[in-house]
Amino acid sequence: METIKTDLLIIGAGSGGLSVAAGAVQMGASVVLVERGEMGGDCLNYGCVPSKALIAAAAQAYAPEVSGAFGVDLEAPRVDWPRVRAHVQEIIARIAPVDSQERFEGLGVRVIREQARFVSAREVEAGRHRITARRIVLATGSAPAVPPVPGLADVPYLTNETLWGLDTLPAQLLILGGGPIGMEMAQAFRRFGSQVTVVEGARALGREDPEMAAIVLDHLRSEGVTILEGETVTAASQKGSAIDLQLESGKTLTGSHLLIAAGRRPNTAGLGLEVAGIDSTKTGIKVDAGLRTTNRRVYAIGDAAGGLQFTHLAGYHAGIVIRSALFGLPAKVATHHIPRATYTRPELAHVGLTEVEARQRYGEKLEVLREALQHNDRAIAERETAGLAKVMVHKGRPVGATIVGAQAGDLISTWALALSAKVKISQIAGMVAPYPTLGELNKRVAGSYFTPRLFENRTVKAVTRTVQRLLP
Ligand SMILES: Cc1cc2nc3c(=O)[nH]c(=O)nc-3n(C[C@H](O)[C@H](O)[C@H](O)COP(=O)(O)OP(=O)(O)OC[C@H]3O[C@@H](n4cnc5c(N)ncnc54)[C@H](O)[C@@H]3O)c2cc1C
Ligand SMILES: NC(=O)c1ccc[n+]([C@@H]2O[C@H](COP(=O)([O-])OP(=O)(O)OC[C@H]3O[C@@H](n4cnc5c(N)ncnc54)[C@H](O)[C@@H]3O)[C@@H](O)[C@H]2O)c1
Repeated sequence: METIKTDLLIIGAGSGGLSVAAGAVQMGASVVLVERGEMGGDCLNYGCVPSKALIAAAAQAYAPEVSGAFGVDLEAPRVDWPRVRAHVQEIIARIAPVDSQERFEGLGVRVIREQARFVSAREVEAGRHRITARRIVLATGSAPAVPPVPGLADVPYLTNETLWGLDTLPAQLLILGGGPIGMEMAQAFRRFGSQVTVVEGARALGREDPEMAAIVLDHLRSEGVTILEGETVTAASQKGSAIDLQLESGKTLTGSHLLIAAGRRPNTAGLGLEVAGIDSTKTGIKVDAGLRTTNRRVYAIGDAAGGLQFTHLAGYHAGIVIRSALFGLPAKVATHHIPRATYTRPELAHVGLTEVEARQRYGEKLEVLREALQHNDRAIAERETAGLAKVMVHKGRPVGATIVGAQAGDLISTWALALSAKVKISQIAGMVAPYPTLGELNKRVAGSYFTPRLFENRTVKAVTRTVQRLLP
């Protein structure tokens, strides 16, 4: 057994753990990083990267559906699934060096490729290493949750961990769960030619503003995705190569493949949290506002910490932990400025309070600005006008924004900055955006705050007339 003493021990080399490791080692701390699986974690290997690469391939397959309107006729696509899979793997491989063991060792991090577990409050064992650290960061991520549906454990199902290795394109894909994973994959596989049915127990994209989610869901349905909402799966079974799902409503769905996209559970099993006095629940490791667990020397970040689950959130957590663990500075997590985006086409992006949340908080004093994408010249030229921006404003400052439309995930950054920097709506309205860009949507929706104040205001009109009379 090798004994190692270090300033910082990080468990998990995914989005969160790698960000802490890179920052801490470059600021002079001694860092040990333990990873039991692939460097890069879920995002690189089984999550964001493969899903976005697949969505990009699916957009190519969909091109003939829309190109005719531009006067360009494309032939019906022939989807060569093994090559689509190879494309996804190539994209992972192109990004992988940034997250690689070699890169981190080059930075000076000691990387150990083993499963880690606590043996005492300050010591962790990983393979033949026993590591004592001044501070420990748990960045162990999450895994797909499989709902307790009778028969489900006995049917061959896919998850985000196995989807990318599929031998053939599914003829009929059933998806259990209508969250971001379910809806992104539903559209991608439909565009490749699979018949796709999504079964959602509550509301699809249920975390999102219903009006905005409806724009996405209507579009997906128009592309041929079947989305069943408020439908509970009561049993699953296999008949030959087909999978049947029984629904509470009495319906039976049959598919060639089943993807489970029903939420996540934290990776805490086998970590020995109890030995270290670290409390956790079904949703994640308990942390305070500074991301400290019930063991003051141990932090938990990213998906393992049980809040929002995004790569950029794990990266933000990393910054908080570095501040606190390396410099002993006070650091608290805020979430009001953390954006999210679902990469369906159209995309759906959000930051801050939703309309409902903002109305609850500010009541009559809330103003909701709206601007439809159909008035944006670039969207018109690109024939992608399905979309809407909604901005919630209180006392002249934005408190939330939701955008549906092409590039919504990129457009939301303006509002993420506005919320984190407490920018006034007048500053966004005063920005000069290049014409013609989708980004003008942000300026226009902000400008609409002033429309009634300037253009429907008798005093302004009277002042204008007076000044005009007086001017030489
Ligand atoms: C299909 C899909 C698509 C997604 N798309 C997006 C997206 O577009 N944008 C976005 O922001 N987010 C997306 N996410 C979410 C994103 O992937 C996660 O929020 C992010 O990866 C969390 O980072 P993390 O560091 O907390 O965990 P992870 O990246 O999962 O890393 C945790 C690591 O810890 C390791 N580990 C666990 N236990 C141990 C142990 N005991 N010992 C040693 N190592 C251990 C694991 O092997 C893993 O490598 C997506 C997720 C999925 C599933
Ligand atoms: N674009 C992105 O940023 C992106 C993309 C994919 C995933 N993610 C992250 O990954 C996480 C997991 O995504 P997800 O879509 O698996 O989870 P989710 O929790 O967002 O959605 C799961 C859905 O499954 C439904 N469900 C659960 N059990 C069910 C059952 N028995 N029958 C029918 N429906 C059921 C839930 O009602 C919910 O709507 C998300 O929280 C998200 O943060 C992000």
